[in-house]
Amino acid sequence: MTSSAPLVLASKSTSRSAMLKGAGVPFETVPASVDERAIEAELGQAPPGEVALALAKAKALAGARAHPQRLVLGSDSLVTCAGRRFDKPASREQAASHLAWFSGRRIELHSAAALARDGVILWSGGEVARLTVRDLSPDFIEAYLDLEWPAVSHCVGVFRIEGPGVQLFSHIAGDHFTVLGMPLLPVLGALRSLGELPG
Ligand SMILES: Nc1nc2c(ncn2[C@H]2C[C@H](O)[C@@H](COP(=O)(O)OP(=O)(O)OP(=O)(O)O)O2)c(=O)[nH]1
Repeated sequence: MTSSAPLVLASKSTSRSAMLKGAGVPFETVPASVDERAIEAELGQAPPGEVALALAKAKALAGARAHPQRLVLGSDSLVTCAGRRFDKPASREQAASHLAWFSGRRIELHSAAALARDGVILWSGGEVARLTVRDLSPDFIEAYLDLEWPAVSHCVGVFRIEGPGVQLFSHIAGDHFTVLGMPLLPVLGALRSLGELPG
């Protein structure tokens, strides 16, 4: 028995709304405002998967507070590479420095999600994808950003895998949706188990 009101997606991410739309999940988008940097600071050196999960839960709970009795989905993605953690780039220069750091290394993209209703986390989960970055010359990075800035200012990892971002990699291990920014398959499984989607 599904609830009458559709799922609330507490995210401004066009990638996440596109995933749910493509999957045929009825939802409405109401971005949640949480202080991600403050939560990250509180968590200090916690493992990256735990940080992404905590942020996803915080977004879901914030959305649930604003929408009583509604099922709310929050999600978060972050990148780690060679011991450093990366959020979305704040400038083209920062994007170039992220890419220079990623060059010739493997990045881990942690994507997490959580479902909440009336202050209770009903489900949460996360996945990691591992992407091997080619050696990127400074000229390539500038030409790539000529193409993809500012579009990739919304993307952790400074790439859209469905676009020219795929040129950055020599190998990708992990689920496509995890790379796009949300572990969609476990989210769909949770929605089914909560009776929000037909089994
Ligand atoms: N289109 C696209 N977006 C990507 C890709 N990889 C990562 N992203 C996006 C998904 C998320 O929007 C963003 C990760 O940043 P956050 O988890 O902080 O989410 P964002 O601030 O976008 O929205 P939210 O906090 O949920 O309101 O990166 C990709 O390959 N393609």
